[in-house]
Amino acid sequence: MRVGCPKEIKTREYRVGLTPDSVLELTRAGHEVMIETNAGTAIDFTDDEYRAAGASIVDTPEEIFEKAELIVKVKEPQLNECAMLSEGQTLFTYLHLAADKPQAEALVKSGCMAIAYETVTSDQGGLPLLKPMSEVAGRMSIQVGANALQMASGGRGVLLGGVPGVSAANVMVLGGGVSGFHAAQMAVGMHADVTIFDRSLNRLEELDNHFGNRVQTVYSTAGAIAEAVKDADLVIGAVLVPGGSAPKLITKDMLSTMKKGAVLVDIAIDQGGCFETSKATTHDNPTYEVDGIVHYCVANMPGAVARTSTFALNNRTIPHVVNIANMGPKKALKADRHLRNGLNVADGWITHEAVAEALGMKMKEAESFI
Ligand SMILES: NC(=O)C1=CN([C@@H]2O[C@H](COP(=O)(O)OP(=O)(O)OC[C@H]3O[C@@H](n4cnc5c(N)ncnc54)[C@H](O)[C@@H]3O)[C@@H](O)[C@H]2O)C=CC1
Ligand SMILES: CC(=O)C(=O)O
Ligand SMILES: [Mg+2]
Repeated sequence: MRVGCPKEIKTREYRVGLTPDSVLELTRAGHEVMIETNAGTAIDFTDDEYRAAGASIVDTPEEIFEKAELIVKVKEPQLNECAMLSEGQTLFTYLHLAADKPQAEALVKSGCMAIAYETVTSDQGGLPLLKPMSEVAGRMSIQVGANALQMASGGRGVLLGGVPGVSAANVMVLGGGVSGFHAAQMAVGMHADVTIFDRSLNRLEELDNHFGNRVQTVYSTAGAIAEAVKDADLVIGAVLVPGGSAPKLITKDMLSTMKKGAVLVDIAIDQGGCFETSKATTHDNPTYEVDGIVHYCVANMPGAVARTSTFALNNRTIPHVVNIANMGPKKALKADRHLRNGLNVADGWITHEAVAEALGMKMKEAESFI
């Protein structure tokens, strides 16, 4: 199969859909791979490395969209990219269609098959192709939080681990799922005092078994959070109610009860944020202050560590990419119901129930296209 990977064009998006190692997996299986020139240059994947893995380097995205049967990307296609897609092509990338009707309509119009990373499932539960980015964001949340606690960032001048003779910082993690778990791991590693709040007692039990006495676990109620936030130096917002907007766990009124210069990091900002005073920020200007409390609310945290994120994403996506290339998209979708859950658009129709519902668009079952 002819597989193509264009350079990402979203602002400050430096990740790339295929690493040179992923290209090698495909070329060894007998597939032809086209990479747009400089697709990975920003994260030190040179065109020569891609050539060495067997790819051909092409000058323009137009050439890839014209010739490739399978297009592998990271971010949702921008409207000019949607316009280049056509019937008979398969797109494999993050789509996040529920919040983006113009893109959904453009993909429907193109006639392509679009498989969304974020709705592919697994036997183990959860969303395996979304997971690596939650891992990255969770781990990053502690380093950006530590930085925001420094004086120059407007923070209260507290070192997460303290030093012998001086107490460690008090870190609250709201939500102990994928990103919350990874945040707690980093905070524990830096010797902070860590408390994880969750509404799932099963999850709290797992966390308690894993961390032992290195973290406290607390059942998440409004009262417990209001009390604990008074002592917090750093609060990580890592909750998710699947399909819904994030619950506002820290209200504006509560900020006045907090210590001046404490820091809130809202990972859940892509679902609307879990602090009432959160508004999405960018890597160029990541923090702002409300009532003396520093807020960090970057909606695409993994983009800051694009090299790590690209490897983490490819580790999860490449088995599917190779299967789609080996079997053809229809057979691959037929053989794997988890990949089939990823199908969002086919042949001019929305094929995912939740997406259709969120957009108020008509749908046809994925099964009818394979
Ligand atoms: N800002 C960014 O760059 C990124 C943001 N995210 C976002 O981070 C959020 C979290 O994602 P994951 O960790 O993968 O989710 P997850 O589903 O693994 O974990 C969420 C946890 O929140 C818990 N929860 C739900 N309601 C709660 C409440 N009221 N109080 C306490 N806990 C509660 C759930 O029981 C669950 O354990 C999502 O919105 C995701 O889209 C993910 C990656 C990057
Ligand atoms: C999950 C997602 O959309 C991202 O990492 O950009
Ligand atoms: Mg190099």
